[in-house]
Amino acid sequence: MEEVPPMTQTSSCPFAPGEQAPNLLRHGYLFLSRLRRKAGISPDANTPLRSRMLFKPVTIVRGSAGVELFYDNDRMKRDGAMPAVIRIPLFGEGAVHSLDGEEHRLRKRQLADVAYDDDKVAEFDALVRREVDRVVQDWAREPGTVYDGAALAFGRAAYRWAGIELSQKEASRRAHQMAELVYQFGHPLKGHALGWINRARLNRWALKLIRQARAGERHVAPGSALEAMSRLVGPDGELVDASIAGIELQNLTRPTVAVSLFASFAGSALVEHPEWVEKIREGGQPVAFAFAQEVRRVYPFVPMLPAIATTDTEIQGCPVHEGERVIIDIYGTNTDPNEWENPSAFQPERFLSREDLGTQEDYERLTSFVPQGGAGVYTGHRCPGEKIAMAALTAMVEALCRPGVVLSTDPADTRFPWTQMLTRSETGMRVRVER
Ligand code: HEM
Repeated sequence: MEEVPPMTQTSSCPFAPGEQAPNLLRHGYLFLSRLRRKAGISPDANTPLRSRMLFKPVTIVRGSAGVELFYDNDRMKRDGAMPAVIRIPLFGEGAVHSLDGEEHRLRKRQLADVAYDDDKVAEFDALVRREVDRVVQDWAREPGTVYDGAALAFGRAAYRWAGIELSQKEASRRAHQMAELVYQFGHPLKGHALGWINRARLNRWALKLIRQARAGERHVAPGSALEAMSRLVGPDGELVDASIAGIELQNLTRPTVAVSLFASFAGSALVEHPEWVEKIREGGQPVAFAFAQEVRRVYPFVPMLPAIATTDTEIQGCPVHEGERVIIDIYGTNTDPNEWENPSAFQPERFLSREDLGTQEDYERLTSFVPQGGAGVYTGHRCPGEKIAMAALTAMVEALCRPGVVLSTDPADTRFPWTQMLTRSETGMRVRVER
């Protein structure tokens, strides 16, 4: 039996007793702030917190110092950190998310060379804008929801961008499956069952695409994600197993569909801060871009991420023992009162007034802005899809501000449960277009 270091309160480190997994399920996005309060930590302090999760000691960190520890490859690893019941349906078995060391660096470079490349992102931008236009035309014929429309538009653009040629009907079906996999996943039982079913279906589909690409039985656009993933190699220089290549192909497309959750939040933000509609019409893309960044900062999506300590270490006087989990509080870092003025207020102007912020890469240098992870894309686990996510979200924000687009102001469209992970409004934000 594994030896577990004693978990008692030390003078330097607040401690919350008891197994916390049930509380996480019960309180969702409110879990970490409640736990901190219970342990007597002031809301303004970034003090780390020790507790127990999944029957093991855990240290919960946040803020710049927390990000620094969490992304230190010499002290943290990912293998074994994320429970399999979440990891496998969400990312796929053998995915880049749980690799470490050289194997991770090599895999990540091959993924980021496609997703993080500015020319490739510009291609995606053109495709997603066309698909968003189509969805707006659909809403003129029949009212819909921002969530569903965005999932379709982003999914269709993602497949075309990745070099996966599909009929409109098939692209819509796959986008729906991917959206369901991500959103339903946080809903215990039914959502999880659906997640596993969709995961199995999508794995079979992606495996077939990779096999066809490798066998030359399918047209594969040069430079596309499909081409890059069909040629994905491991540390031995050999092609990786086709099923792993298929999983990574999904990891370059599925999360784009997930941006639809942020899109529905953007709809809520426009209803609650209607003065931004005019500002975005006047200022265009740069203003919509800042607005979209603020959506990523204050609306809840990824709540936290886990790693495992590979050595005994400490953070701000809190001991962290080798083999223990460390959790970075993503939402708490994005709204850290030490780094953000009026941290919970939705104020896109906070970004517009800064001269050091223009491109997505500028934003990725902000150590307390980690909606898609922190540190470096090539050196660590930071999401390589922020440029793509921002292209999709910005295009949708601009579209929602067009004359004639009417967002519902009903509370069922703007409110969402903070105790549910992942969350969005019950309706997904209803929208219609008046000509
Ligand atoms: C709503 C939009 C998105 C959110 C909230 C999101 C969030 C995240 C987060 C939190 C991580 C983990 C970071 C870490 O472990 O430190 C991650 C990793 C990843 N994301 Fe995203 N992401 C989004 C969109 C995208 C897009 C559009 C792509 C691809 C085009 C993408 C591809 C990936 C990949 C491949 C990884 C694994 C990176 C690694 O482990 O090295 N994501 N994402």
